Amino acid sequence: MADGAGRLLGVEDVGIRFGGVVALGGVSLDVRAGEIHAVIGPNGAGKTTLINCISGRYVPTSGRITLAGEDITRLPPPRRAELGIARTFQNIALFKHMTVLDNLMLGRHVRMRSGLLACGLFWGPALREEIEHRRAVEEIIDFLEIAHIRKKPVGMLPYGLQKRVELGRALALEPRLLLLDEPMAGMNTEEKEDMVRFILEINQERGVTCVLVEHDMGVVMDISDRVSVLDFGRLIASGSPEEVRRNPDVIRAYLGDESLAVV
Ligand SMILES: Nc1ncnc2c1ncn2[C@@H]1O[C@H](COP(=O)(O)OP(=O)(O)OP(=O)(O)O)[C@@H](O)[C@H]1O
Repeated sequence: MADGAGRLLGVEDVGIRFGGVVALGGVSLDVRAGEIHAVIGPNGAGKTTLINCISGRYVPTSGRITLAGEDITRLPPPRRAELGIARTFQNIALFKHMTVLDNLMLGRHVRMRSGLLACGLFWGPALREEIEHRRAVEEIIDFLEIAHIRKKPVGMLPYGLQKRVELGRALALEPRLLLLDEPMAGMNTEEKEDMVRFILEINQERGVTCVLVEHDMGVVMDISDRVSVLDFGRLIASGSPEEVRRNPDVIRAYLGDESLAVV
């Protein structure tokens, strides 16, 4: 669902500072329902801070954030998760000693009526609910092609697979808005190709709107519907990948940065 203008997420003049550092200085952008919207920019531009403001980890000092027209600026992260906002982290955030399956079940807790404890104890209606949630999680495991590692502790898995499990944990929430913070970071070419395929399927077949923060410009230009560019906490460009690639301000911001040269 979106607001009247087809907008799922609205970021309106959002600002946040840390001491003397202006991490975001009045950023506005729209994410339309159904799109993959990339947020790019040089290191320290404010991309992760923006994701943190959308997910509720940070509350901006000024401005407003809306989801399908509803003001969520001051809602705590669990409430935003209930509304369908899920995220992955730049540095993987999973319970490393727990299995893949259990991490995904935890990712589902906001969808559980009986609560994790009751589900685990198999009490009456909670049993039915437990079965339903397990089925949903198993479907995600199959989709992400991680059935062979479902009983493995996450900490034992190679980095690329841990990133995939983290994506699974976010999917378990059944999001309508998925915030992906550098999902390709540290991956080899084959792992990146898999991740791209999964993101495209999540977007196109599951209808999940995605905000993608990513340094791999080849991937960004290939899969994004629209791109917003941050530099020193300010939005300097927004448009189709082609428009952004040719924008003089973007070229200037990336001057000397190899990442845009590959595009
Ligand atoms: N919790 C915090 N405390 C203090 N400063 C912070 C905090 N979070 C972010 N910053 C600062 O805000 C600015 C933007 O950081 P942010 O991590 O959002 O950039 P980024 O675009 O995601 O960078 P990168 O591409 O390197 O991950 C930086 O100067 C950073 O040091």
